[in-house]
Amino acid sequence: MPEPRRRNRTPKNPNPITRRAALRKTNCGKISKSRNNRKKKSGPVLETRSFELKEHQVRDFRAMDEYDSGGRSGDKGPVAEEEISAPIPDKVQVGGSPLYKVERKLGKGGFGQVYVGRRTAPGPGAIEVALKFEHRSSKGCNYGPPYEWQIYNALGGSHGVPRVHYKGRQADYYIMVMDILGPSLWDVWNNSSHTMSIEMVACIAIEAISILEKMHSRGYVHGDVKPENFLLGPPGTPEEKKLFLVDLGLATRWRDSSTGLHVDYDQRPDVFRGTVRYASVHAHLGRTGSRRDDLESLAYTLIFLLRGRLPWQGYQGENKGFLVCKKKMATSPETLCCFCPQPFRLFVEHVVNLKFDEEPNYAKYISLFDGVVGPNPDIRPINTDGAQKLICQVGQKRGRLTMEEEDDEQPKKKIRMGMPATQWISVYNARRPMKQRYHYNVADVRLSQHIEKGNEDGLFISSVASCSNLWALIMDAGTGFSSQVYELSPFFLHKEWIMEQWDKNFYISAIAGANNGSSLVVMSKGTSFLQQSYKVSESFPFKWINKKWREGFYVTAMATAGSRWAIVMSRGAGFSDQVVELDFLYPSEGIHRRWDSGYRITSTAATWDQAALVLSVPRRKPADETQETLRTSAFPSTHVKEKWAKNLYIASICYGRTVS
Ligand SMILES: Nc1ncnc2c1ncn2[C@@H]1O[C@H](COP(=O)(O)OP(=O)(O)OP(=O)(O)O)[C@@H](O)[C@H]1O
Repeated sequence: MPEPRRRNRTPKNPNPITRRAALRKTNCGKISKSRNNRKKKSGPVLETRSFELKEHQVRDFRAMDEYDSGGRSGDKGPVAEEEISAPIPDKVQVGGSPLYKVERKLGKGGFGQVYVGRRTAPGPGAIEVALKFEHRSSKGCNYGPPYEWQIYNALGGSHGVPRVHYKGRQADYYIMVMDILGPSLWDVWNNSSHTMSIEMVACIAIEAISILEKMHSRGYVHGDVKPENFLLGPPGTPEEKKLFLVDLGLATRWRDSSTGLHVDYDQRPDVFRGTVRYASVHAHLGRTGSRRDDLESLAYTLIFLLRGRLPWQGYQGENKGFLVCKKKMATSPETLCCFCPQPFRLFVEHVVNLKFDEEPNYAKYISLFDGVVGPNPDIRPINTDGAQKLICQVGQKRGRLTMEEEDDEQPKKKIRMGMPATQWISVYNARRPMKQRYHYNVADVRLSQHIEKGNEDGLFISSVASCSNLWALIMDAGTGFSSQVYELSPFFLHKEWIMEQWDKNFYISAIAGANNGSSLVVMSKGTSFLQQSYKVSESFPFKWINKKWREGFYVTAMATAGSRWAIVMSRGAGFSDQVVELDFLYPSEGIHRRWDSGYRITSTAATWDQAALVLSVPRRKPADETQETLRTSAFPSTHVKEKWAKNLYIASICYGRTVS
């Protein structure tokens, strides 16, 4: 069966670009410059950035339950979907079109049904067309014309996109009259014993890259590249070897139409649009779609056609998306392409390492397949005219026809190695000189003596973490707390004790969880918090965080125990905005982009699989905005001392998934 996909064509705001554009206009933050971003070979990984202020951001609402110092909030059930039972009409005439008789069904997707339409009377234009019907109350319409229509208006008829001749509403259906095409690549693969020749797939690669280049050059990303959405021309016609890309219902703009600038980066881990099997890792993680995502999905499409299977097929159940994404991250390009010719591996390697706003080198990707396809384009199994044209254009533009000089490029840092690693992630903020102390490898029984000694010296606990069931403890003189209590408990988390302390006006100021399920919770007086809520969850609870943001809470502490997460959110946290970066490796690129937009890291936590960093905009701008992060395999004891010498103090620390 073809892979189903999940999407929402009629979100509250159907055009994500409009929302992003609006957001950009409200952001008053200045963009600060990167001061440092280097990776030492054997030493720690250091990243640093100055920080400036940014305004508030609008978010969606989703409900779940939680423990709250000031009460509970209710759940909202899902909205029931309407049954669609209206019959497809026998005849169609829309938007000034001739009258078409509706004949056999060509296909059906999650949103539309496609039929052959035959012109009933002689006249100009095509005799046979494809009619795409979408019921007015379907998910794609929301009682207005399908979002896809707008995209066909912009892209219809451009290279590799079928032309739309007419469109309009007839009774309960929105109907699009378009070029009729032939079988999809999925049909071809399915009808040829689930195999495809290397030359055929290489030709598909070449032509598909040129189709995506054209679509991207017009400012759009497709958003759902997969074998089912590539169609060949109608059999027996001159176009039967020509490739088309259909289904533009998930297309978005990567380039703002008014400013011409790349759309802003964002990550909303609860938003998934696309098809699980072929989606890019970034799409799984809810990152704003950009050109790299189409190319990553194309890479998976090609490997599927070639090998007949992708390593992440077969997962089922509620956390299928999580497991598939984890497997994608853990599969190196070598493993994915182990039975494929080298050009396919190189293509995968290139595209999975693209940055959010990086311009893909389409011509170079096409040239990778030169050696696999026959030299004579006329006898290739797929028409590669579009790719030939692109190569010529690029060659002329650069005053040369070969791409060889490109090989002089600096080798790119490969981030998707498929090699998991766990490390300490420590975050340092510039502060006025103060006393800070750290303890690590602290066994349960020795915890109290360190804390008592620290308290005697006028220090309170500011951060806690755990590695191999041993605690790390940061104490300092600059917390502003007036008193503090803590509990080491075998539970993650110990609800009754926390509620007791809430009653005494203590608020959670730091938490850590150990792999054995125990937790260390620190609660303090003298915080700015007005109300607090926490949630323990089997997966990162972004939906809950999102809901609490809407209620004025911000994440103020996070921890993990094994694969479980605990998130603490507080009212009165002193932030004006907050975002989350979640990844299966240390989300370096996301953090840099957030730093550039004025956020700084305020909480960290990581499981064996994922690292989460919460970044916030403080209401009061600190005097020195420098923030640095370190990733080290051992506790960063010597590094901390070096930081102190520069008046940089640990603000947050955790141990878990990064990448070596
Ligand atoms: N122009 C066309 N000519 C011939 N067949 C077509 C054409 N457009 C679509 N089809 C067939 O109809 C199927 C459904 O079309 P399409 O993917 O556009 O619908 P959808 O409801 O948007 O699908 P999805 O569930 O993937 O969003 C396609 O997979 C294809 O087999």
